[in-house]
Amino acid sequence: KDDNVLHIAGIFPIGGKGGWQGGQACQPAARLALEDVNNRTDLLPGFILKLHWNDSECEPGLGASVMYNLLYNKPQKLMLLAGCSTVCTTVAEAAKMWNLVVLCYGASSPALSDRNRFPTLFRTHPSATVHNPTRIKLMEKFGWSRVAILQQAEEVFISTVEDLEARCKEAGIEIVTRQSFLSDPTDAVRNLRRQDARVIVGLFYVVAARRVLCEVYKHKLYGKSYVWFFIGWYEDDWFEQNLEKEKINCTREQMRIAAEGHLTTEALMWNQNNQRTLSGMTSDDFRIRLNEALKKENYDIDNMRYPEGYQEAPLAYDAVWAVALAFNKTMEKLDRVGKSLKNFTYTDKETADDIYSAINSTQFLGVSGHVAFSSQGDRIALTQIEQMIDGKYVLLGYYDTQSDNLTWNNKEKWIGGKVPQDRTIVRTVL
Ligand SMILES: CC1(C)CO[C@@H](CC(=O)O)CN1
Repeated sequence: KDDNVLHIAGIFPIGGKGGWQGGQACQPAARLALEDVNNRTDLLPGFILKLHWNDSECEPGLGASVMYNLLYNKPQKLMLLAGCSTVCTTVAEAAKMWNLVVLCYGASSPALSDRNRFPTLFRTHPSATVHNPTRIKLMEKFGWSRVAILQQAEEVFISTVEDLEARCKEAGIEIVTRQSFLSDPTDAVRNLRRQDARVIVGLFYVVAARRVLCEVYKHKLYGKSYVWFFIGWYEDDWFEQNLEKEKINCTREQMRIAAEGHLTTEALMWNQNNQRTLSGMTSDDFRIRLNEALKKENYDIDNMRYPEGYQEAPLAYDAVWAVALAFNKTMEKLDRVGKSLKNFTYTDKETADDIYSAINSTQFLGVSGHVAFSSQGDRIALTQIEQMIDGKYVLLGYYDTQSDNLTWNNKEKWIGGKVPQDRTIVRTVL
């Protein structure tokens, strides 16, 4: 019987080549969450949540046609889950025409923080700008007020740098140069040396990062007088991978030398303490259940053969919980006026507003940490800071932007035995 089912639509990037195929782990994670919320008698009593989904291959065009088919085929859907920045941009821009809330579990583009373009968008995946307050905090901690920026010319990094520049200005940190490149960083890296850049924030995808690192080695922009900020969500041994395949003309040893000492920032996606979350699981419990689910999909987890999106899986799991909690709140409200979500149609703006305000005020401890949304629908998240020490990433601490609280382990190690300077110190002996 269908009259006790609440239907939601999901778009997951699974196949294809370009972008991020994170649906491979995020769809199984969403399925686990559906199982869990439907087993809760205190959530949506008398109803079950059902997910109808398809693969976008992280292609906005395919994502749009998948959305169209999900919305125009019965049964009526109540909201949309989506991944990939490009697909979320397309889907969230259109969803307002159907009065649908869109919850993105895998979209980092800062452009999505825009209530004018995306009035019904929420994200459990933080914007890439979440790194910036952490970068500023570290610059202030180590006394760096003269920095450089090296970025790949991709939309996500362009808008992240704009946010970083604004925050540097606010903090009185001078940006001596901002170099960007499409795919070959040679000239950009050379220009960094010309400008005597010492503290450099690098924003690029991992393939470009390897090319940058080899150029850094060749131009000697590494060692005790330099500090690099890299993105923290590359694989742990990213600087040693695919060197032949990508024609990187540096040896592993040279890459290790150039990489030694760099700092990384990344959004925290797995809750760190061993607290029980709303689901009753700790994030370690969730990891065990996710691994079991992925083994059933023939991923060789025991040999560390993880699907793409494993890191973001808690974001998809928590997105379904956020929907269930918001629907639960909405159902109670509608019940008081004799209405139900079952009667929702794409022209029912009133109920859509109820769902919107319910999700807007939803907060809970999820497996990805505290889940809460800003007024732009952005995920509020902690960031994690690491440093490459002797070829391995060492956890240096966490930063909570909301409370401006830096938890620091005092594990940092500088090649010259002291904090590198942000400029050449000219000492005049009088
Ligand atoms: C941290 C990362 C890899 C950033 O890109 C996200 C995908 C996207 O923004 O399209 C997924 N998570």
